[in-house]
Amino acid sequence: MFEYLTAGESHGPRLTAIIKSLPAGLKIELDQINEQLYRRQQGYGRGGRMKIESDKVIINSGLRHKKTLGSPLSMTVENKDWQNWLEIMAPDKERAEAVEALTNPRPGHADLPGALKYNQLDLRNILERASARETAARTAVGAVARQFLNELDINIYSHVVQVGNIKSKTWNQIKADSPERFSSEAAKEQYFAELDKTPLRCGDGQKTAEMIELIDSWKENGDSVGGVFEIVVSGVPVGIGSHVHWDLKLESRLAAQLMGLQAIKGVEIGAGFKGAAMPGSEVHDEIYYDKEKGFFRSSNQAGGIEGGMSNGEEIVIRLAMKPIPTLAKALETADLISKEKRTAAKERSDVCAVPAASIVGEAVTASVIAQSCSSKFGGDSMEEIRRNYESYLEYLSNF
Ligand SMILES: Cc1cc2nc3c(=O)[nH]c(=O)nc-3n(C[C@H](O)[C@H](O)[C@H](O)COP(=O)(O)O)c2cc1C
Ligand SMILES: C=C(O[C@@H]1CC(C(=O)O)=C[C@@H](OP(=O)(O)O)[C@H]1O)C(=O)O
Repeated sequence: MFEYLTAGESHGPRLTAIIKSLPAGLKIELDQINEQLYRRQQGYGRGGRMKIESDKVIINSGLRHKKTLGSPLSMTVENKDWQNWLEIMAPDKERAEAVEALTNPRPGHADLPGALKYNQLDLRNILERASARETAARTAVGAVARQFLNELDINIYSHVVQVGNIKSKTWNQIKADSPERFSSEAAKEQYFAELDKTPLRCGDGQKTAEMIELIDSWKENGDSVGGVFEIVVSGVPVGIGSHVHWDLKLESRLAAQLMGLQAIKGVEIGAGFKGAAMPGSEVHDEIYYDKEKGFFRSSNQAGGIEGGMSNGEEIVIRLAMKPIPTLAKALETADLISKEKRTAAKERSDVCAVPAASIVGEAVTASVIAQSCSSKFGGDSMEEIRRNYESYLEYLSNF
């Protein structure tokens, strides 16, 4: 369940997402999908396209009276920009004389490998689908998964912890500063909700000012900016995912699907690369037992996953986003046809999209956790899943 497909080109008529199967009886609020689509469009450093689009979901199948039917849920998001690309992107007309081919591939984009692989002489035939416009469809899918996870009291948050070379505190560091502050879910929810009102989704005002300065000055030089964001999943019960096969491991599923997000070049779970330099005694989270809480840890270097399974602590994932490939100060390239030296294509572009990527990261994470939860709790209807979920929690509390 929660397996899905997306389709659509960046400047075509619309994006489509189909979630192949869902439990029946899951309540879906369209407003909540639209809220996630809105969040994805925000953030300092985005380009002109976001002024054109105002993404809204249309449900085409699988939902009746706000409840899923268990049948494929099909959704579309219109590309408003399509109206400006009718000739260039026409699906049903021969190519017009006026439609010029793009032949100067951008280093860092899909242009060149895609053109060679698919035997294309116009880079647009590659970049249209490679474009991160597609992430609007994945955000809609994730917004459905999130509504399912909310039924199981699972929440997904994110924040930006690095823009260019400016770093702010990670979630573990923020919590270590004031351990009592985030003891309730409501406090976490409020902290992360406030970030949506900030320009870069970073909780440190001083660092945000420095990050904005960096984006402005790199932009002025015709350059682009990458960064790092963190995803925090709370409320996942112990035992989601499995150690028995590599492809069932929760971290392998998260890493694969999150690396499938445009421009993501690194993924860490918990202490990640830092942990490699530390002694085991400082990395592994000691195990305690309390009658109320059951088994628990006083630290979370594992990032909530051991042996491919959730261990009941928060799941903490960090993702590195490379700088945007389209540069105003275009890099050198070689023409696809003449093979002569050229400068790379300069399409209108984002300069920094780390905050937007963090929202898509939440959505992709929601889909993965929903896939793994529905396989753990089974069932064709929400009632059945809820029964299985509650009886599992009861079993754990009596263990
Ligand atoms: C939210 C988001 C917005 C992006 N915006 C742009 C953009 O405006 N211009 C650009 O060249 N690349 C942009 N990218 C990155 C490219 O889509 C990506 O680098 C390209 O598809 C090549 O794939 P790869 O980086 O995963 O190898 C964006 C990525 C994301 C996640
Ligand atoms: C459209 C979106 O992102 C786009 C991702 C993108 C790329 O090459 O990945 C290039 C830009 O598209 P355009 O060339 O139309 O300005 C971004 O705006 C979006 O996020 O909705």
